[in-house]
Amino acid sequence: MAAESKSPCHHPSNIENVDLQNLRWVLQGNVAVLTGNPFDPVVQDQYDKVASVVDEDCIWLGPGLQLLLDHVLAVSQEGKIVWLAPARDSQSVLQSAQQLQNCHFIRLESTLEFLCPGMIDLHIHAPQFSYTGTATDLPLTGPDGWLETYTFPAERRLKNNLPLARRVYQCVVQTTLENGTTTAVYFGTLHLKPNQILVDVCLEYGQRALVGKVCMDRNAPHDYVQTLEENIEETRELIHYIEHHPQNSNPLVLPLITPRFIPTCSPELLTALGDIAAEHPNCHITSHISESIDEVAWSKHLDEQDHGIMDRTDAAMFHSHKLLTDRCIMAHGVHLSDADADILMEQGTAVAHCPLSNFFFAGGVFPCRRMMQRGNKVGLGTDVAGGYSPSMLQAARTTVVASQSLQAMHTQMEQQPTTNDTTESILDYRHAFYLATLGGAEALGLQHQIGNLQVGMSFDAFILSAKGKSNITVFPDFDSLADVFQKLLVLGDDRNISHVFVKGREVKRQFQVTSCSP
Ligand SMILES: Nc1nc2[nH]cnc2c(=O)[nH]1
Ligand SMILES: [Zn+2]
Repeated sequence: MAAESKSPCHHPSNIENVDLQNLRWVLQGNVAVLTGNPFDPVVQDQYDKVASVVDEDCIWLGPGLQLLLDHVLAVSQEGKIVWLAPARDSQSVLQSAQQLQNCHFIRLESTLEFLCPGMIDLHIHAPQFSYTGTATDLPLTGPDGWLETYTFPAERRLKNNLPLARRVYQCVVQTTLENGTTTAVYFGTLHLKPNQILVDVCLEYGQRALVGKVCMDRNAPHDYVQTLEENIEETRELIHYIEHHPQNSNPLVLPLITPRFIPTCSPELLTALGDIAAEHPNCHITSHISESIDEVAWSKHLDEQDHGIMDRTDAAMFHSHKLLTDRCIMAHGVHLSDADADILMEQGTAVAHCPLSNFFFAGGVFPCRRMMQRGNKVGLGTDVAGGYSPSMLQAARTTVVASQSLQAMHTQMEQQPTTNDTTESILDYRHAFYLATLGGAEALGLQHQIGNLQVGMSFDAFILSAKGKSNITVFPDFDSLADVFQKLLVLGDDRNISHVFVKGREVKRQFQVTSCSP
């Protein structure tokens, strides 16, 4: 028997396919789900057709985003979503939940809580968590810049202090989990051992992650640099460590090839990393691309010295080393040209938009909406510690602020906005929610597994709640459900994230540590 719906709000669940004796979680309440990229014409067309149809089971918030009302979602012991349907069609699932000993039932408050897909941080530097909230005063590069002054010393000191590495990594993993980040793309440090600890901590705490050994063989301090051979060997060793880790058989942690950025990698190192990527076609790649005015100029200067080539962009250089693939996520991209964006699109490479750190380093604003509209893959990153906040809700709302400031810049310069209707060039909280969830999953090529709540996907999720003490005040006499959801996304913080799940495991409220003392 299938639970039929009047509108294509959700795929019907088939009860015959559900093993009712094998449930781990059953949740009842409102569920935020995505139907796709809000700029996909098919998704927009679907919205135009069905959004105005009266349906007691769902509210459309915009193209690609809907709230399923009073639904039941069930999760198997293995952590997969096996059922999602209106509560009135879910009696047998609800009964099983009551009868089973090791199945937990959670009833969400119908006017104040929402089950949401877990958020995906496409760009975060785990070792930099130790100084996040400081170091907001310097430009990125240069002898007295941010990297030399703050970053390299903070990363280097983990090499000979593995207990400190463990402590920093426990704190970053715990903090991001508490903020609803169920998947993180982590830059580690140069050296193998601390990176292995980061992998161990992600597995222990249950965060889905991609972990990369940062590669640098030039333009780095003499005591925080490796030879070409060391970079290659330790990259291979970390991939092997992740792929053969005894606790990682159905992998939660994936490997990552990680040239830091063009200026710190010789052409030989980039070639060798491209070769490793070709040997491991499933392995993801990440780096920084066209991030700031000074970085872009430095990359070009080095390329002229290395190859005598004038005016080649970061994208063209990465591409020449076979480092742009459909498993690649490039951070920032503020200064990408249209031709660069075309190369990324052709290769299936995604951009991790890091709006907060861009305000500090980039000297420009990433044209996020334009990139999405032209069909480039985009998701969001916190870029801790260039971005001071580890919260993906913060990254989402800064996306909106960045979009507004780009629009304001156009107006101030009396340029034509990108379309005739000025509001059309702005991203709002709904676009940002897509970018923080499904957009990130699509960027990683993992959209069939994570980034949404659908039968067959992994239960990576969080409960967004306006129940406790927080910055959010709900006025029940006039706030609609859509208003409450928007307040939570625009004003919410970790107090509004009551539960977090990764692969069906509850990962919030498990650890009591709130300070990072030894
Ligand atoms: N934001 C940022 N940009 C970089 N470019 C090279 N390294 C870094 C880094 O650690 N952070
Ligand atoms: Zn970064």
